[in-house]
Amino acid sequence: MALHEEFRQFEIEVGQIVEEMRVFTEEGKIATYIPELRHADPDALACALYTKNGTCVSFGDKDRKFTLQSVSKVVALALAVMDSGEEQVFDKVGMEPTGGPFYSITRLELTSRSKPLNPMINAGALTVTSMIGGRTETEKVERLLRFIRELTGDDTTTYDRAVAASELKTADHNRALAYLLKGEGVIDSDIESLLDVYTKQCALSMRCCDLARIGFIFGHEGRSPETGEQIVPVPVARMVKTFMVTCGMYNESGELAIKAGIPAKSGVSGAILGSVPNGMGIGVYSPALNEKGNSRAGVELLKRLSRHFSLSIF
Ligand SMILES: NC(=O)CC[C@H](N)C(=O)O
Repeated sequence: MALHEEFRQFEIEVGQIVEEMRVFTEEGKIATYIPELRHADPDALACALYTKNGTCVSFGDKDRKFTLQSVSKVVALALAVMDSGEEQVFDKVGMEPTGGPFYSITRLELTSRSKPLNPMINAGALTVTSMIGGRTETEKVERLLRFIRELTGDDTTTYDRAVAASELKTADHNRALAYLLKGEGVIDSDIESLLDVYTKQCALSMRCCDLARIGFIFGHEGRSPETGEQIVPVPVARMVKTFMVTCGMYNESGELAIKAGIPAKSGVSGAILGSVPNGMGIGVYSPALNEKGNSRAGVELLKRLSRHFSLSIF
């Protein structure tokens, strides 16, 4: 088969799988604790694959824009390590998975002696965001925007103001976590400014192809797919993928590692970032969530794609 025919066949197969997975959206529920997320379409499912030859193929509701929510935790982690150094970041945040939910306060007090268990849960992510470079919140947000634009390759990538404002207004649970961490000396920034940066980071908005490109970059040692320029240092890209495997899907990480074996990070918007080492970058969006807070159809889609194309890294 000629190469372009093979690619066409690949596109047909993925397109079919995506449509087959759409039924799972009926079993999920949209997150409503951030009021602005209520407007999402519960039936939506989009998937993009960024392939080796630098092209993005996308399927389903591929033009929908969505916010990253917790997917942004991998972006913030890479940036904080690049800006503040690995030693400083892991002096404050652990590297161990948690069996608990992403918003847990009890784990912080009981299991980890006030050191958040890992950067993929909210306590850890708030701490990590406090270590992004910049003297003021404006500088930190600008730093974040510069970095995300390098990752998406799109100068217009920005955060969704309505979602950021909606979360900031209702973020009392995260506020409580952040104050607790400040009381323990883990965070030393002003908490309101930190929440302002954190909610904008969570509200970074894009389409599934942009997300797939980010997955591709982390999968290819942090290099730009077009120029080969090092956007993320090699050890940082590797570390981020490892956290995605061990903690990226919260307390569903073990099951996804077994059933899909693809480094992945989810968010309550229904976004999932997948990063196959030396392989495809994957961007999925489907806002109906399962009880763990992961995209219901998105999780099924990752498992199915992995089985179909043998994508497991294990
Ligand atoms: N799991 C998530 O996506 C949570 C992100 C959300 N912005 C929060 O902090 O609650």
